Amino acid sequence: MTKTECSNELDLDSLLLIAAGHTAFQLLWAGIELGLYDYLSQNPGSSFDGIAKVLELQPQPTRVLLTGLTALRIIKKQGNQYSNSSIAEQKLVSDSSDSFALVMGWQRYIVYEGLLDFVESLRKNDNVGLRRFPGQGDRLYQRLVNDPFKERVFQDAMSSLSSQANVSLLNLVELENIHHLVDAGGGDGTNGILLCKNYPNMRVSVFDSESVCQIARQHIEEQGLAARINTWPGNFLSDPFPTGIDAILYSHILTIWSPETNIALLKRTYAALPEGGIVVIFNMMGNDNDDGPISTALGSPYFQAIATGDGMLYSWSDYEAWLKEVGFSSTKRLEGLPLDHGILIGKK
Ligand SMILES: Nc1ncnc2c1ncn2[C@@H]1O[C@H](CSCC[C@H]([NH3+])C(=O)O)[C@@H](O)[C@H]1O
Repeated sequence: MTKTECSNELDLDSLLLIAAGHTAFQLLWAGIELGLYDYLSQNPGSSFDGIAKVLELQPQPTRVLLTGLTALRIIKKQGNQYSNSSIAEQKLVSDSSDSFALVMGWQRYIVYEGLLDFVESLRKNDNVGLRRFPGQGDRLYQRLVNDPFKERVFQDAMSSLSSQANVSLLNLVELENIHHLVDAGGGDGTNGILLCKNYPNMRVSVFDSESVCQIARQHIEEQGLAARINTWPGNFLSDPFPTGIDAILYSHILTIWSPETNIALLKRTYAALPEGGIVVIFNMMGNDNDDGPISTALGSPYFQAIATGDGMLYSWSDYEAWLKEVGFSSTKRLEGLPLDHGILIGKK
């Protein structure tokens, strides 16, 4: 065994942390929901009694919470004073610019419960965890329509995830001369709004379900961009794309479906674009040799067990192979974006 392989060996503490990952997550989440990190951000060095009072918890539950979070190193205890760790300050305080708090809401209200059915989902090759979301349809997105709270949690999380990496969409020469871009599965309009603000010649159509388009329209109007961004309610797997377009963006979309569905969708994409038109794929990218990164490896079970039962966080080379198969003449990778994101551009 080489030295590098040795240092990659899992140690007992890491194994224990994984084994009690559900408990570690609930401790982390409790700190968000109870407002602990926000409070410690404003009041570093708080006392035990002060925290218990603000969180409205009895002493023993306060002790369980603070001991757990201290042992996890999410907060720090110095003498009898508690403060956020620097990573908690950056990622768990709700108004920090790159806070994970909203993404953790998605973990709490959507992923956590559905993953109880993970093993059965693997065995059946299906999203068995969807049974925990009432309603019709075999995809999570259809069921969220029945639950405005969870639909909002989901959209807020996606918007927050996009916002942490989408600045990289702002320096693409390929987008400079685009006149009409379709943001397929554009969600609440976060990416469309950012793109329009940055590329003055661009118009955007947000192509999503009617209920999500309603959320997008509200954001677009708030930003005063209704003249340049419209919504195109429908199903991009079967309904036509708008005409006169020259780019289609898939942001956090091609992870949802099976390779077969993605290839069929990319064929429709190719047909909808003019010669010279581009497709832009933006999401977390798995390593080509299926050994990580940890973010994609931990993201895939959600697609298998909950969202659709046939998606995952694919590798760069998967997307490249599909683009080639459907006829895109060239592809370009932009690697190294925040949160293991990448951008892949295919040109017709
Ligand atoms: N078949 C479909 N047709 C239209 N929209 C869809 C379809 N399947 C999933 N979606 C939408 O795809 C989005 C996935 S979440 C990604 C949102 C956004 N692009 C972002 O990156 O922040 C959700 O808003 C779903 O409603």
